[in-house]
Amino acid sequence: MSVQTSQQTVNLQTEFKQTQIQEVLDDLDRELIGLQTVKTRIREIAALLLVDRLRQKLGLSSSNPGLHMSFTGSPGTGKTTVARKMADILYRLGYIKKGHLITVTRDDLVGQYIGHTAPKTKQVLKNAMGGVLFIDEAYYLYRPDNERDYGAEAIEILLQVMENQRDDLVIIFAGYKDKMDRFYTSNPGLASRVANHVNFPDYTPEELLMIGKIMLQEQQYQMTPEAEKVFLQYIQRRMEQPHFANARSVRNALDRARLRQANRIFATPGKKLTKFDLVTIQAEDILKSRLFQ
Ligand SMILES: Nc1ncnc2c1ncn2[C@@H]1O[C@H](COP(=O)(O)OP(=O)(O)OP(=O)(O)O)[C@@H](O)[C@H]1O
Repeated sequence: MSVQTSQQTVNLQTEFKQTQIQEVLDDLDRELIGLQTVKTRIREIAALLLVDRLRQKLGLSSSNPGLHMSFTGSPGTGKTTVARKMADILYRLGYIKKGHLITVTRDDLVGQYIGHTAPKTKQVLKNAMGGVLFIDEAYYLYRPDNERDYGAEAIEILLQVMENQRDDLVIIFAGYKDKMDRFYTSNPGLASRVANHVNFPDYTPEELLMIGKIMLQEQQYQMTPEAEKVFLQYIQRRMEQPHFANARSVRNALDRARLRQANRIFATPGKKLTKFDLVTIQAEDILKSRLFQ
């Protein structure tokens, strides 16, 4: 069938609506602060996959777009959250049958003794079938300093599954950008099967404050304007500390602030409490953090 002579048409808009991809993309836009470049990349990947589906419907050759992906960025930059949305998109487009996400690290795939790795990796792959397997800090699978490392065995098995287009499984490799780049350089076979690269930038302190405010809103809490100012300072100080994990550190800090708020309320038993008292985080709840001592 030649494209020019074909009378058959597909309506892109109708098809797009039917897959309800827009819903997922809108959720992504609404729920996640910042991440403009990530959102654009996800939209582009979704468009490519949709067009491929339409080509197949019209009997055109499918370019068999590679589905496996790489999500790079620091901890807590939203990689897992976006991966979950990606799983949903792949499911709605019919690339995977179940659409669930399984998150693993090296320890879930690699055994400590000879003969343990293959069954472990295969079990994980079995659980992930029909969905997305998210391998966090994927570079730890490869330990060039250790010749007898079983990680290589896990990589071999993953490669076999990735090569087999019929397998109903998409793998996302995730981790710090520089370490992932080195991992791909050392594993060219694997790198050539990862078609889509998405980089997650670190958040600015202002974005992290916004993320924090949304997290509190979801839990029916709020900060006073003074508390917001202090929390921004907290974020700036926390960013300089070891093990800073972007939005995850914000979530943890707010958990502790809520704890201090509860203690503060508890410490004044005689006082009549209003709704405002119960939902409000005051500056002092944040200033009690060790970062201000
Ligand atoms: N842009 C954002 N807006 C709102 N919440 C966010 C945003 N990014 C991350 N979060 C929240 O921060 C937390 C950590 O995000 P997530 O687990 O997706 O990060 P990650 O990059 O996968 O981190 P890790 O690889 O360390 O697990 C989640 O609770 C998520 O909802």
